[in-house]
Amino acid sequence: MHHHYGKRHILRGVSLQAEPGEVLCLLGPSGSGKTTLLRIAAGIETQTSGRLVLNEREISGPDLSLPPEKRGIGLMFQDFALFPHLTIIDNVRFGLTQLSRKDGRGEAMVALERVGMAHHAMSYPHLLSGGEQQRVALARALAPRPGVLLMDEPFSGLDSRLKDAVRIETLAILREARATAIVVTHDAEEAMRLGDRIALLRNGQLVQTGTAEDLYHRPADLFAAGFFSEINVFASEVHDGMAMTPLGPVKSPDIAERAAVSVAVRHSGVGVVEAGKGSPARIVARRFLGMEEHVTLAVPDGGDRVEARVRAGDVPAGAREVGLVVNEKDILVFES
Ligand SMILES: Nc1ncnc2c1ncn2[C@@H]1O[C@H](COP(=O)(O)OP(=O)(O)OP(=O)(O)O)[C@@H](O)[C@H]1O
Repeated sequence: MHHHYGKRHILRGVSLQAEPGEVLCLLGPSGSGKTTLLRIAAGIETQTSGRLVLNEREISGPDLSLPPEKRGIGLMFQDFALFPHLTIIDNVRFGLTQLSRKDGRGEAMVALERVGMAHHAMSYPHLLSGGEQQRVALARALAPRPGVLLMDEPFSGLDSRLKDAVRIETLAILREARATAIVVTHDAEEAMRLGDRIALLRNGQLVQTGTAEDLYHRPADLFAAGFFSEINVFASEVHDGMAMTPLGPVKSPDIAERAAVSVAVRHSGVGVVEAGKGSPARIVARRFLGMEEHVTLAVPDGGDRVEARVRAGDVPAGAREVGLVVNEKDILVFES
């Protein structure tokens, strides 16, 4: 699928499939095209070229494009906020116009009960907190029992504690409804918590699709590695199957001799030990983060700084000259 806005090529050859009942997260930085892809799936936008197929039936292509309401897809988009002048139950009933008034009310109440908001049925949106409004929006999207639900940053307005709770509830509801969900997020951790699979986008192109484990442990490139963990990056060259870095030599099998490489080392994979062990380094800054501590270190040769994330208390207060050790699992080598 391709999409242009004017002369700008926004989606470039994206090909993606959500399996029935799965939660697929579209992940990527701002401007990578996630929302555009979701709007095309919803039918709010029509792609420049390419086809959309739902349950083996084409819903959009060169010859036809079903409008959003004929696609049998539930939408939870930020710009589809609740109607302020309607009660909560009427907001949820909004997508149930095919049903009689009585049946519509019944279904709306079932949906509100599922998100724990039935007791607010006669209230109005402005009387609810942000998290409560979000749950009502979820009830409204789920009430027509869509087979597919498209959600754009559904938890972005919530503070972090509420976000966890609403996210867990949402996942439970999606599982119970056996709905297929495509969820847009720019937050890798959220994608890992929520998604059965993750599709990572950059500049309108699909970088990698897979489970959280695939993307974290086997990132396709340096960009994917940096999106899933905080990393140190060292430029190097391969000699005798090894790349030299400020943290010592790193095995670079399957990469051609003399090839330029980027060596990524996760901050969490760098251990700070007593001087004399590991490779020598000097602490230049440290920041206490509760359970963990972020330590910035200088290494003797070269201007590279090394960042480490260690368990708080592991590095004695006042330590200056130290040693660095690296966990091999946290080293990734990419051809530049
Ligand atoms: N209606 C439009 N007209 C022109 N350009 C647009 C339009 N909508 C989006 N764009 C551009 O398309 C690109 C992709 O936007 P999109 O909203 O899909 O990205 P995104 O990954 O969802 O970003 P964010 O996380 O910031 O919402 C951006 O560069 C944006 O400026």
